[in-house]
Amino acid sequence: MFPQDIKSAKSKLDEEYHRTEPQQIPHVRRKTRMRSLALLRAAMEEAEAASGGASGQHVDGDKDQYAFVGYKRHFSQNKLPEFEQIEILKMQAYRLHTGRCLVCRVVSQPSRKGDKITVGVEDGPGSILMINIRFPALSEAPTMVLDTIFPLGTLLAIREPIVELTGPPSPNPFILVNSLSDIVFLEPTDPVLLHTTWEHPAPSNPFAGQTATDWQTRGNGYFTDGHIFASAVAYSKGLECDPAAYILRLNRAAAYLRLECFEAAIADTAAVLASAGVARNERLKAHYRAAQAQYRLGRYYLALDGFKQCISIAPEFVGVKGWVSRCAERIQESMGSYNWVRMYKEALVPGSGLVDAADFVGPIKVGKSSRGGGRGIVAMRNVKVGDLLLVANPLVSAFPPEPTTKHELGANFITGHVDGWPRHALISKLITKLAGNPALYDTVAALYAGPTFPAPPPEFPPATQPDTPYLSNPLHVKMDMDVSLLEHICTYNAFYLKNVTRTTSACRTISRDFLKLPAALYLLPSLFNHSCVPSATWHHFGDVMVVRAAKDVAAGEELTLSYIAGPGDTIFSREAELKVHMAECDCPLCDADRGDGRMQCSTRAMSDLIFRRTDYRDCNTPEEIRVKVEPTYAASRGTLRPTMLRYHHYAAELMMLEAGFDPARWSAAVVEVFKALEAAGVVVNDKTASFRPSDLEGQPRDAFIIRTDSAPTYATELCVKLMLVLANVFHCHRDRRMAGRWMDAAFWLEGVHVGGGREIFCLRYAKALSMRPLLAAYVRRA
Ligand SMILES: C[S@@+](CC[C@H](N)C(=O)[O-])C[C@H]1O[C@@H](n2cnc3c(N)ncnc32)[C@H](O)[C@@H]1O
Repeated sequence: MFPQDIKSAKSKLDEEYHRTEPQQIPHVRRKTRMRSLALLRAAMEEAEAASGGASGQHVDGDKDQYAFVGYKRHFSQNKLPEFEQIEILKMQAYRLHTGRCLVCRVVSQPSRKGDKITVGVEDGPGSILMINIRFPALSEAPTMVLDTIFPLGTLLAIREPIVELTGPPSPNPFILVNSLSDIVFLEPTDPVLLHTTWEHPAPSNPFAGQTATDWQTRGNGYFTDGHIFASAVAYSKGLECDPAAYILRLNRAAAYLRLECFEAAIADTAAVLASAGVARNERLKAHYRAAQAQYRLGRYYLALDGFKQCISIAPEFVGVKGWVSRCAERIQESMGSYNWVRMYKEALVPGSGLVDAADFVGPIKVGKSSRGGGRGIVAMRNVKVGDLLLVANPLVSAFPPEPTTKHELGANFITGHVDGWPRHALISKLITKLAGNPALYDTVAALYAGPTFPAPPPEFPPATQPDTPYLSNPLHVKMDMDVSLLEHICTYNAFYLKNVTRTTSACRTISRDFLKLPAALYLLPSLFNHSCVPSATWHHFGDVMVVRAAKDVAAGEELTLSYIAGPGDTIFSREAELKVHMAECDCPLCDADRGDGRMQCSTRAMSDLIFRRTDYRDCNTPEEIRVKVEPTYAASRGTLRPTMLRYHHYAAELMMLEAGFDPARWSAAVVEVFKALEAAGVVVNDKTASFRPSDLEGQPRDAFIIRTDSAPTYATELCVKLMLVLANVFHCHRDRRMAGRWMDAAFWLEGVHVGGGREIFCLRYAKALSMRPLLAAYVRRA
């Protein structure tokens, strides 16, 4: 899908929603509607059978599937008893039925396409309509699960519905329920139903007459098969039959733990512990589940108490000991002391991406800013370059799926671009997370959502309500959920993940495949404003984000991060990525580029493109590139000249290839590397390029060879590797003093960005260091 396709899809939607004349919904016979609903169901059953399992995907041909992101849709904020009921035939297409609700019941077996569940419903007079419900928690649910959640006869109320029409030739009406809070699952005794009379007899509900024990068995089956949401629904239905059945509550706590509804899990375990006659084993399980939930909420002292309680009940329970030491580690971490090597190794586990680490907030706080949203992050005290500022677990994260699996992409109306699967998946994950953790909603809703939403409150996080709700039944969403707001929040705040276990260094290919980059949404990190030459820098261990200062910052000064995920060599590439955030970036780098002029920048961008697209040996000579690119930078601007970094790096590589045993040619190559480093923003204090055999042992430590009150933030991994190259070249010329100094510089720069000391350095640059085993000696010294 191209940007122009996204634009035209948006204008089509605008046209439909904003047409002024009322549009009658076409009348279709009950039988015909039932037939088309049955066909949808049959298609899903067929796909399920073809995939050989209960969890078969409902695949629609080979085309990529797109969902529209960022179209402002209504969500209801009024209370159900205040609504007037409306019948299907009295509704009009593309009209918001304010203050009305459709009371209906399910008359067809549900089907699913991605996360959209389709059910047929009838109203009192017997008219039938299709309802499409966006239900991310069921995005992989098989028919069996859908039948449990939407059995025939399920009573529903749709708050303030809008009827849409499918495309020609035969436009069929349907209601799209975008926000889960717009659909209310009704009990037969609900007062809303008092005035509803049904023209047709109720379809027979396959679960009528089920007991709490039946639901427990069903729930356990779903749990074992990995249908955790359905198991929580089954346990809840069992509890409706017998509210005193505490085993159901205990099992539901296990399901809530897996669904990451931690407050709900704690509430269920508390209710179990308050019940009479709970056996020892069940009490143990309740404490264990509650402690795990507290742990996942980052309340490590409470978790520790809970695990100790487990030990006092059952000293023989060995599994719990590991949790006690994990709590102790997390408590240590929440004071800023981390075992980075452990985290690095956990991040290496293929496919998991999960790293266990506590959150840590260093010397930073939310302050006022003139940027969009009005807030930013400021230093609370003087901060030194490399200081640890923040470690944050995500609210939600998404890693690229297996290449063979097909997934929905997002046609994003806000950016005008396609969101890759991980970025798009964040929205669904966020909806599910908030439905399960209603107390989080107001905090997330206080993130910046772009200029079309009201400005967020100045304080973050906002003060919590004294009676913050928690989930009791997974089908009863506790707050009015503005899905459009959440889509905007994800678009404006999600980060691409910078995986610490990978380094990017080739000067010709510092680029990334945006569609496949993993993504995550965080709370406090979302408050950082952008600069292309930021004062803070970040990395990810799995999805745990670690932010460090990239320069010395005075108390009260704003700290910024760079939002750029790509190389961002010229104002053009940066503008393309930043367009959604700001009309014009006012950082010194963009100012300098603007000062040079658009023509000069486009010459740079073109040379860069040709350089990166051409095969190494056929490439223009370094001299040709230099002649074109160098004059595009005004002599008066600073040394940071990203495109020149590529040129000097390329030139240095060629010179080294041809240097042979000639020290003069090696010296010339070293000068070229210095220039590359300077072009990346490194200030080199000592540009000695000649070689003097020297020893490291017994030498006093030299002054730092680069400036260390501020670290470059452009192509830093390449800079570290260039410093390693210098160390290697000096080492090979037996100038161990200079080799050691460049090794120190590489180690310092890496420490500023990633931290973690010598071990992480050796792990990240293992390949570069293994080719130069002697250099390991310098690392040890550092
Ligand atoms: C992730 S939010 C940053 C926090 C935000 N200022 C707040 O109050 O929540 C990103 C938004 O901040 C604003 N912003 C960040 N950096 C900016 C900059 N350098 N120039 C202009 N606006 C900026 C833009 O509106 C952007 O979409």
